[in-house]
Amino acid sequence: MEKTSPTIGAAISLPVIDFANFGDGTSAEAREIADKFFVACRDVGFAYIKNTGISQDTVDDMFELSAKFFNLPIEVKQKALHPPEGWKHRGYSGVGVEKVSEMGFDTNKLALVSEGLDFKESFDYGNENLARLQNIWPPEDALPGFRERAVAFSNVCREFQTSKILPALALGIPGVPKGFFDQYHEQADNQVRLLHYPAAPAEVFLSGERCRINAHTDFDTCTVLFQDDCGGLEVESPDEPGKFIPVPPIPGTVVFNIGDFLMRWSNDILKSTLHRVRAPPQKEGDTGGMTKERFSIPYFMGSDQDKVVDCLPGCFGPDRPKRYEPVNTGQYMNMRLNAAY
Ligand SMILES: O=C(O)CCC(=O)C(=O)O
Ligand SMILES: [Fe+2]
Repeated sequence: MEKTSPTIGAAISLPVIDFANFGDGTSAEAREIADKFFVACRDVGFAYIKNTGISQDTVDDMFELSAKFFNLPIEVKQKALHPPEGWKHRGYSGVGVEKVSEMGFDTNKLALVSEGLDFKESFDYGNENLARLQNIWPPEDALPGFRERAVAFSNVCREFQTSKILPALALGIPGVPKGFFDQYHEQADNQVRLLHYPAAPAEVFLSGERCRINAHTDFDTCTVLFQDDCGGLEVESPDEPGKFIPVPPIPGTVVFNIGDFLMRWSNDILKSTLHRVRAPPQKEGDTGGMTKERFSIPYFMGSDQDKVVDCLPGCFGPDRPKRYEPVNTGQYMNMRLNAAY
């Protein structure tokens, strides 16, 4: 497997999968890429992907837009407030809303942040044409063009999902027919999440008591994550449970990971790996002060909610009986989302 060892703090080694020659997924080179991708998904559950086909300008533009949104006054952001029900995963959530209670977006209130709270604010949106869930946008005049540009970005991600991610997964997992995942992801039930981790006193994170986002696994089929240059993302080591390794930003790549849904679907052959965001690595001699703010944009890919999935072909047999009952996607996802709010 191709590996890289970018070092910030501790040395790390996550697979890097290069999709440059994936083409339409039919060549021998595409098969080789898919094989490497499968090994990464099985052994680590995480990989960097390069040559996604998504231009740096597109990504930069979306980060700029995200910063503009989070810069809006809190009263304006609250006009697009996330509903109280966890499954209605749309709109703005202020610092500390996810998991526990509502708190103001104010670093001075840090003392009130209880154990377990994530120090982040977020804005979630998805496919504009999804009947079951409407997007919740701020008023157009608060940030002209926000909706249009955000939707364009999610379309670019969707194209990456359908042209590369889903075909490569099907091609790579032994026993899964070509194009198998397409029929389960027809409705583009995906979610873009704009995340902002405000600047905060470093000691809050350095002690290890507080996280920007606590250790968790994602619920979905799989996720692609765009991160800015701040750093702080960490993934549990496949070799040493409990040990987290840094996943620093590498220009020109996205971070890919398997979600719980696909882990279950694959009879636990693919791994949904714990990850978290802590303070960015400190520079030598740095004694604290404020940590830099962080922006990131995960794109969560969900399968169609009205479909029932049984264990993937090729992922069970006499040596590996099915571990799970067939499950309705919608029921599974709502159960997980409701538990998070
Ligand atoms: O901000 C990040 O880099 C990670 C975000 C994440 O893991 C999530 O929202 O599920
Ligand atoms: Fe995550």
